[in-house]
Amino acid sequence: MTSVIEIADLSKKFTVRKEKSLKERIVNFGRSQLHKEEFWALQDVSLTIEAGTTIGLVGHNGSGKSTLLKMIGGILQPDTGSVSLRGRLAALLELGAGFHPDLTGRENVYLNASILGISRQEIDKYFDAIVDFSGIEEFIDTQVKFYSSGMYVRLAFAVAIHVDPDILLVDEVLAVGDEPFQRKCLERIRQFQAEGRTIVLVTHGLDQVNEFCDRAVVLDHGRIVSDDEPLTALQKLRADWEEERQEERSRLAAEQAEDRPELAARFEGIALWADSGHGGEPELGPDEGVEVTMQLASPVAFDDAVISVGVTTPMGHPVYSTTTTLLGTKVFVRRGTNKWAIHLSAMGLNEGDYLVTCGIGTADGAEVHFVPAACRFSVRGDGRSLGIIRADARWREVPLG
Ligand SMILES: Nc1ncnc2c1ncn2[C@@H]1O[C@H](COP(=O)(O)OP(=O)(O)OP(=O)(O)O)[C@@H](O)[C@H]1O
Repeated sequence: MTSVIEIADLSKKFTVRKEKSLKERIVNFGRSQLHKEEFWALQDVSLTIEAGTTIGLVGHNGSGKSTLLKMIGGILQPDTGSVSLRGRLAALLELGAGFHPDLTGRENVYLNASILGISRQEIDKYFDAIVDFSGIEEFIDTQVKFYSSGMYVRLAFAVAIHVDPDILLVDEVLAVGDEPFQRKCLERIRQFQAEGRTIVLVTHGLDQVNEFCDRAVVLDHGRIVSDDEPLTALQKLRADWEEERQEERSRLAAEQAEDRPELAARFEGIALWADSGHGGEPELGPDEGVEVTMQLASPVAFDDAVISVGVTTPMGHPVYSTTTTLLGTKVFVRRGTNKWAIHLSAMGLNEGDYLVTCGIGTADGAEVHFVPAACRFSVRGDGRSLGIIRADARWREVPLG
């Protein structure tokens, strides 16, 4: 495969001005109250993107996704490293980038296209289609500074897809459009993929990445921490986020330890056994159930515990859940080690991989410990259907009359 984007050892440094501390102000008496601080928004990023692939850039707020996209788009220059591109590029970056606020929509379409190296005659040919796709004909002769953010994105997207780009860069902006427009854009992105164009997408919509991308690149503090097929990369990202959430919970529990020592209880072992007797990550037959065993260590005894058990897809979408409250069971937690088991009979799941979640909380709603991917199992299928649940489908022709 030929690569269309080659990023080598790319780094970008920003200088931010910060308020000085009181001590610094006294020492620097009379001078500015601000001091400059440099920080690296991107560090040593290397990435090769092949022609015809769709890449999702994901990660925390501030992890460097937009900075990387802007550097691919040539809007920001690197401090070290390089970006090289093959082919015509169209970019939909953050709101405000790309259009001149004092010009009308019409003037901006021509300006934008000419920046991309497209002749006036060519744009004349596409102009009606651009306006038509954007759906903002009424406002095409209004200055874009009076546009709503959705109108702005509609026009920008319409231009980007009509200039025949080989590479399309899309920042989170699509989320600003209303649902019908988002759907229209996603359809167009699908068409672009079918035509073998390359797309780099920055988004917080992890489902979108899983659905549309061939590859997901996870950034953290300006560095690539994962670059894999979407499901694997996103599972790792979710697991990292969950770990951070648990650390935060443990910190809070430690703070509240004196008043609520039960919040420090932790699951120490959760295991899954198929009815066939297989443990680990078993493959279940269509009519097979599972038993989940869980061990909990608690520093104190408490009697108002609620335990939840759920099944999710690998992307975390719930397909089943129950709690001891729903089951009409009271859970008493002993000081020290506790062990329980729950049996789930055949769940009617279709072929695929599934995760088991386990959680414990108190009756007043406080979360004690939640494990999002406590165990895994897969279900064997017969290849006769898609989706999460299984149905016994029979086809017949209905006689007329
Ligand atoms: N022009 C700039 N001057 C100073 N700092 C900047 C500038 N642009 C971005 N940054 C900083 O660089 C870091 C990375 O920003 P970036 O916008 O690339 O993150 P992001 O991953 O796209 O975040 P989000 O998900 O919130 O959009 C942030 O800490 C941000 O504050």
